[in-house]
Amino acid sequence: MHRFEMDVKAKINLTLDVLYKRQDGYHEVEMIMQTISLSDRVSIRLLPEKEIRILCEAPGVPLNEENTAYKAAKLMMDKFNLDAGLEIDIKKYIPVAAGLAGGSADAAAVLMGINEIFDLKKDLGQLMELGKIIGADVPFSIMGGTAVARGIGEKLEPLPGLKDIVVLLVKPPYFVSTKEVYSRLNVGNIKKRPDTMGTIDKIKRADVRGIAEGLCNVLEEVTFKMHPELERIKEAMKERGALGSLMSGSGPTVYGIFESLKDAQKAAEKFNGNNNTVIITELS
Ligand SMILES: C[C@@](CO)(OP(=O)(O)O)[C@H](O)COP(=O)(O)OP(=O)(O)OC[C@H]1O[C@@H](n2ccc(N)nc2=O)[C@H](O)[C@@H]1O
Ligand SMILES: Nc1ncnc2c1ncn2[C@@H]1O[C@H](COP(=O)(O)OP(=O)(O)O)[C@@H](O)[C@H]1O
Repeated sequence: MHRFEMDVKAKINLTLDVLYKRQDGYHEVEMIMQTISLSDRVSIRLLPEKEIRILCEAPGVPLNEENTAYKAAKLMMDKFNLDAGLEIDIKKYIPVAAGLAGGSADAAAVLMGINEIFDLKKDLGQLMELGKIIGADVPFSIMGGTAVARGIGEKLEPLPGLKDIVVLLVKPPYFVSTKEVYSRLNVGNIKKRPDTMGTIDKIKRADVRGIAEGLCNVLEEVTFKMHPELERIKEAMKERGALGSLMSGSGPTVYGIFESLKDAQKAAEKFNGNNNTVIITELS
């Protein structure tokens, strides 16, 4: 096989709790992750000369060794002594630095793609182990679906999948650095934590209203302080009929869960303008 192409999904966090700061500087988390239909398209083709070439037109995405797709390719080539050149073309639809794990998704696609192109026969568990070296969210991007993530985000326990539930995403026109948000969090002074076990129970019962009511992310108080209008977006989602609303990951994307596509479309009108990126998608 000389070419590989895949659509790789973004995620949202249904809950996000931070338990403590670890010796290595990372934070021990407990969060419920969920893939959504919104995807990047990643294409890989072989080149005659040994090099890694990244093509991507989206602003804010590095084209050098800082790109998560580059890191994934380099890791695979070094680990499995692959003597080849690769061109990786990333069509970005997932907003960048948005709390939706777009960079992790691209890395996941490259790990899976190189596994296919070179017929390495590594299973998903082995690819997830490698993914962790690139970033905390990469193992989940490989696995997808609905899952509880612990450790730094890499210890995953799958849950029954939630599907076809409509989600409205609103991303204001600025980037948020995950590293900065974690570094500003005071773990000893978190005001409201999610009921993770309660939400797991509701997921097992497919209780969408209960899940929407239990949405909670401890990083909101950090990012909301940096960008107070995010809290207003969250409130406006609920006023506009969302069953529940939350910031995803470290932000700044705020999402709402809606009962129907029509409800989401009606609410979306409110957020157009202000240079917001507004996307209707679904749990997947
Ligand atoms: C907050 C979350 C929630 O899903 O998502 P995003 O907002 O990035 O989408 C994740 O925990 C982000 O995962 P990811 O973005 O893959 O993190 P990494 O690249 O590994 O780490 C970026 C930086 O965040 C901090 N970090 C990350 C994960 C973690 N459990 N503790 C941390 O303290 C570290 O300072 C690290 O240097
Ligand atoms: N393939 C990629 N896609 C998006 N961002 C990337 C990629 N590679 C590296 N980056 C860098 O990673 C940062 C975080 O991006 P992203 O993964 O989209 O957000 P988040 O960590 O909030 O989920 C960006 O600011 C960008 O500089």
